[in-house]
Amino acid sequence: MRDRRNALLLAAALAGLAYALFFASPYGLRVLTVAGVYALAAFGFQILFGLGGALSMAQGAFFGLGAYVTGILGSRYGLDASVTFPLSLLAPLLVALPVGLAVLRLESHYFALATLGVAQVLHLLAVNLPDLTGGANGLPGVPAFALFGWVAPRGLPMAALVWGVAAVGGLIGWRLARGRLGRSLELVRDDPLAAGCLGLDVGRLRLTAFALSAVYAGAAGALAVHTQRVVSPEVLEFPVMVTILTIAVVGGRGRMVGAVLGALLLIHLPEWFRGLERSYLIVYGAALLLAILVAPNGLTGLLERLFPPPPRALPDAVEPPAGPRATGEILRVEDLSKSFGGVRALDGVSLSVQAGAIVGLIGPNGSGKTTLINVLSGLERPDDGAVWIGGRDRTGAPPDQIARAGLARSFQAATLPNHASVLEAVAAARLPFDRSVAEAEAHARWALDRLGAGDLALRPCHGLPAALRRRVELARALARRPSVLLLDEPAAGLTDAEKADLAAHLRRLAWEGMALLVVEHDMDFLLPLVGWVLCLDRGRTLYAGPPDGARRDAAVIAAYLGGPAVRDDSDDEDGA
Ligand SMILES: Nc1ncnc2c1ncn2[C@@H]1O[C@H](COP(=O)(O)OP(=O)(O)OP(=O)(O)O)[C@@H](O)[C@H]1O
Repeated sequence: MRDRRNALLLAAALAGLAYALFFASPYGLRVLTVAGVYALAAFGFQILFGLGGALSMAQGAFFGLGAYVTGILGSRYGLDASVTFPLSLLAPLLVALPVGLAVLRLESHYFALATLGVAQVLHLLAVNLPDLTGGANGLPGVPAFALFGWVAPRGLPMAALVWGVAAVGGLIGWRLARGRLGRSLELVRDDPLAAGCLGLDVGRLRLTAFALSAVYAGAAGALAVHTQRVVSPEVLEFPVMVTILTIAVVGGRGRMVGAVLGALLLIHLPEWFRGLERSYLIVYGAALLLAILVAPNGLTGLLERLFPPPPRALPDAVEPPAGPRATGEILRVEDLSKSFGGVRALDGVSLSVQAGAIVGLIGPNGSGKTTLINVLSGLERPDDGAVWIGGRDRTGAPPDQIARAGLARSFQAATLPNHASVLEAVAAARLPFDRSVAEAEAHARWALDRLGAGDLALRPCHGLPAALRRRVELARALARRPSVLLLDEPAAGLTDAEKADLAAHLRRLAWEGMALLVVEHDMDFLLPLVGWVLCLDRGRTLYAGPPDGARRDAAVIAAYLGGPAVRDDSDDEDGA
């Protein structure tokens, strides 16, 4: 047994089995069956909301749709589960795909409202198409679950069937959550911009999660109808959605075990308090509040706090495959312009960066440096001009395509996922390229070792000092073996020794053939490091040339350097 937590969960599962086999009344078995149905619906919601962070209000609607498909085909046409069950999964999927394409780009609260609209539309259809759905009264007489002649009557057979399907669904969800999909979704949830810049196709990932959640909900809805033997608009109403959401939060966001624990607790709680009659809802609400206060990270979070998992072993470092060795011009920017309303952030900027070169990008605050980096990395679309990476025109391409074309970037404020370990944060950068999380982590270990940060691997990103955060960000970029690396103020907040260390690492990367574009205000750090400087002022090129020239250029001094602020031996000769 790997740890005490797993032993506890296994003991609880065996106790549940013994309860179902020997002690549960027929009514108790029915409640247990409903808990299994909700656990199944919550698995999908854990993937979409728990891991992907998308607060969908359509999970209840997909549950209801699955229920209606089984209810209509079973009660009206007498079809068995070999037809009704797959169709109950397919129908929500077919609705989720176009809806997801339309609404997944919306910001979180608009997304929640839009998905709530799906539930409203389906509810209206269920009530207003009585010939098909039975209208407000619904359809009674839904048959028991039957498959090729085998029938699962209510009681132990139905409970076993539901929990069997839930076990398979939970196992699939657990594998997905621990694999590349789960890790990628967490990255999308924590920072979609950074996820895109690491090469993840954010839109496709969200759509996959939305589609999966719909399939889980459809399966749960179908089994719910076989349990209740009746389908009515109630299955499309808000309480179903709220129950699924509460199960996910109380159980522990993103955790399949959490969905099971949450469903068992939330579905049984009203039964335990039923004797309290009128004060039942007050006690139920208070119990929920207490659960959230005692276990803010859900029941699984509480279990982890009480029984911390044993420290994990570090993977062996494996060097990631390098791209074709780049030579010549890696990055070319032609006449780039970008305006925000009336502000001309970039105005006809051109630039060329060769393999093995380090170019400095300087300029006063608001001169357009970050905008240039954002346009190069695909976060902003230019109004005019062109961006060539590795000899191909990538103007206006989305961030994930640009990342996969070999461009990596860092952000001014290092964007590391706080809940993850350093190894996991760096491995995230390999997810679009590697076949498994294990492979990504082995490559991440290599990148950390190369920057002398291997001993940080198991530390949480949360609470890392600024210098170490920047080191981890650099490891993230390096793990992908990019041909061009854009760094936005990498020396901010570092001590002199840390800056010297960073400069040495950057020189080595350039020496190996990487092209680097470095935005930095610290001239003592930047100018000795770079071979070429581009100075912007109000979006225009003020100076482009060697660093020594920048120190002497009257326009650069006037707009940015401001006289003797920069130490330079040649200052005396030139009187600059
Ligand atoms: N998303 C945006 N919407 C509106 N204006 C913007 C946006 N992004 C940048 N700007 C404006 O564009 C101009 C250039 O900003 P940018 O952040 O690129 O400058 P910067 O040189 O990186 O500044 P700093 O050194 O302070 O980071 C500024 O006037 C800024 O206010």
